[in-house]
Amino acid sequence: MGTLVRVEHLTKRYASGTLAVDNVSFTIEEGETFSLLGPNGAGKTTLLSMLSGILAPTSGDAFIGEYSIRHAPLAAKRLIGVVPQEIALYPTLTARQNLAFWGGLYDLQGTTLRARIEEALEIVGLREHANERVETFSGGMKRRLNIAAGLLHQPRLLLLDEPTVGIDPQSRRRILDTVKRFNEHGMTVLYTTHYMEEAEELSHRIAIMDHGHIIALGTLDELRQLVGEHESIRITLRETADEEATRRVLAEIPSIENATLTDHHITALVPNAAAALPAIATHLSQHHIPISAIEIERPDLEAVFLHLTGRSLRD
Ligand SMILES: Nc1ncnc2c1ncn2[C@@H]1O[C@H](COP(=O)(O)OP(=O)(O)OP(=O)(O)O)[C@@H](O)[C@H]1O
Repeated sequence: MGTLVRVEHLTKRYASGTLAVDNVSFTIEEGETFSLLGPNGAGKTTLLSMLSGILAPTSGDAFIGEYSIRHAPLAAKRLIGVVPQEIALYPTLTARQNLAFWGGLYDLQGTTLRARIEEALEIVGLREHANERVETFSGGMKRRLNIAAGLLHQPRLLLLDEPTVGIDPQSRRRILDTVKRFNEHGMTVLYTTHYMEEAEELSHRIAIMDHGHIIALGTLDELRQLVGEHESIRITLRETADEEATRRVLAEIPSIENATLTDHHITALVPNAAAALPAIATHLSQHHIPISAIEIERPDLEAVFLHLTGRSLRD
């Protein structure tokens, strides 16, 4: 065991002038599942694209094993499997034929290729659909096949870019379980997501990204500690609640230091939840804002992001 990925001052400025990744440094240990968590536009895809050799960095460097992505890009790439956001499959070919095509690109042939295809299909749970054409697959099945393609050459590092966006809950569950199992096979995973629940469930460590920067990095417990002595109150509003009016009312409640409202859920950070709760409930009810549930929670990553930025991950 040792360090597999070293990212050093990696920076990308697009020709448009956008500084998408700004002087980012971190390491990933062999066998670790490391998540990059951040809202849309934080720079996650840009960072992954540099690591996988699709985009050239503006400055800085990264090392996969001993290989620099700038100076030994081919050697670095051989250690990486990439599962991009965009599905890259031939719809008229079967699952097995698609994998044979991808395996060919990695110079796999014959019995080795056949064995790797079966193994990859097994890992993502698609063996019984191996001979079906991809055009008949659901979005989730296509995504799983894409993951299988990234596994064929047995990479040491798997890069997964928001692999559960826009797919059904069953496939999502399956993908999360698959990623968890990768560790048992000694695979190192870099996983990007804007879903805090996924980062919490999968990761050994999490880097929170915002506006091209890593604003916090650590285990879930270490990140929770950043919220300090604050407690997190989660209030679920009824569907009929007016969100604009709720925002105005929240801003008037003195005990709330920070609050976000998304999809009828309020997350509020307060110094003492038990003391603050009655006043918050009274205030909302006086302004006719209907509540369906209130819970006091341990700070989650949403609360950490709120504490650090004053915004919601999903804003
Ligand atoms: N090809 C490009 N040219 C110019 N700007 C770009 C390009 N690709 C991305 N950007 C900008 O760079 C920033 C980071 O985008 P990026 O896609 O890396 O973020 P992200 O965290 O992956 O978000 P998403 O979840 O939406 O993919 C955004 O401001 C985006 O608009």
